[in-house]
Amino acid sequence: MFSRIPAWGVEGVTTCIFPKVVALRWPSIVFEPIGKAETSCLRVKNIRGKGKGCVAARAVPRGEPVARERALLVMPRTCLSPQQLVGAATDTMMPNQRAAFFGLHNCNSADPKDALSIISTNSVLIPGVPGHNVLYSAVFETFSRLNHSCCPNAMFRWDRATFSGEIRALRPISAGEEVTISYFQGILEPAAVTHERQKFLLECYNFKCACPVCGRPSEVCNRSDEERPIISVSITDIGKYYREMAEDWIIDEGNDRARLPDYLHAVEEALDREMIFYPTYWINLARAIVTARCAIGEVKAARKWAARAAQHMRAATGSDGGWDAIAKEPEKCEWWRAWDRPRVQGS
Ligand SMILES: C[S@@+](CC[C@H](N)C(=O)[O-])C[C@H]1O[C@@H](n2cnc3c(N)ncnc32)[C@H](O)[C@@H]1O
Repeated sequence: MFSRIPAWGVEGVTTCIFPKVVALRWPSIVFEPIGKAETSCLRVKNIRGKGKGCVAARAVPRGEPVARERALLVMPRTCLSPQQLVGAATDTMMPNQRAAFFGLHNCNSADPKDALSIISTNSVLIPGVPGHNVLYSAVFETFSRLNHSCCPNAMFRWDRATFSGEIRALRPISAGEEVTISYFQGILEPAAVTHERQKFLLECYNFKCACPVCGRPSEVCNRSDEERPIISVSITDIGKYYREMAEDWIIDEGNDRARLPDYLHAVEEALDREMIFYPTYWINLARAIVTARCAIGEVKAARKWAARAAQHMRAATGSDGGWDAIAKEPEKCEWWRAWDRPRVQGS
């Protein structure tokens, strides 16, 4: 049931709990090195009102890695007899890793040896391991010191190729700035309203959030709570129906050129106002803006937004998703000058 994999030596090892059938396959799996020294710029320090936290040692542009790290422990999110399994797994850890694990914050229990409670306070979700596609939890020495914000400047992603975690910037981060992530990870949506966010954080992490979104005056929070559900629906629709939106806008003679770009700009302002940096939302928006700007032949704006889409894509997935090529030559996009086409054909 336990494996310490692989023997990375200087890069650290991860104690894993997974079924025997998975463990047997693992010696044949090769993981890439993580190059930790190159990229890690997180420094753990005390943060007022939050216990420990992490700050960036240097500036990091949007989409770029802030740090990579091997987990101390990786285990299925649900399993039978977790207490025994975790107890035995922590016994097999190397002494420095065991000390790091038991030194982590515990928001649910006063017992410093309560490993399950340490895991529930400090784990992030990862999407399974090779050969076992169920949700797993991972606990880290440094990443588990990252505090929450409802408008986080960074995001956790699991990198299957290196079997390690990665933190990427969701917006430009300055040197010395606290690096924050969202604890909602698939449980609450990024545009969740104030009472939902606060209830979750209090129940699961035992703190009252005072981040820049939650800490606004109550009348601003009330307005925000009315706006957030609308933003959520708009941005999901834009992601799903941007083609239909663009086609209707082009075909309908009653529309003017600015109609779709203006609507998308209003959604952009709403996301900025609400400080929602969630990359999927921005990828949806950027894709629609590139489509609209290409349709009216605005090369500069199309380039800018394709480059922006590439940054958000990198934050979410680690690669540009083909957006860098579009940023270079938006004229090759299928929508290029589509606005003029029906009129030329019809004349
Ligand atoms: C995963 S740990 C983060 C690191 C922790 N601050 C430490 O000292 O190790 C989660 C705990 O950090 C604290 N925390 C996280 N985000 C916070 C925030 N925005 N404000 C206050 N406390 C926060 C809460 O006590 C929470 O239970």
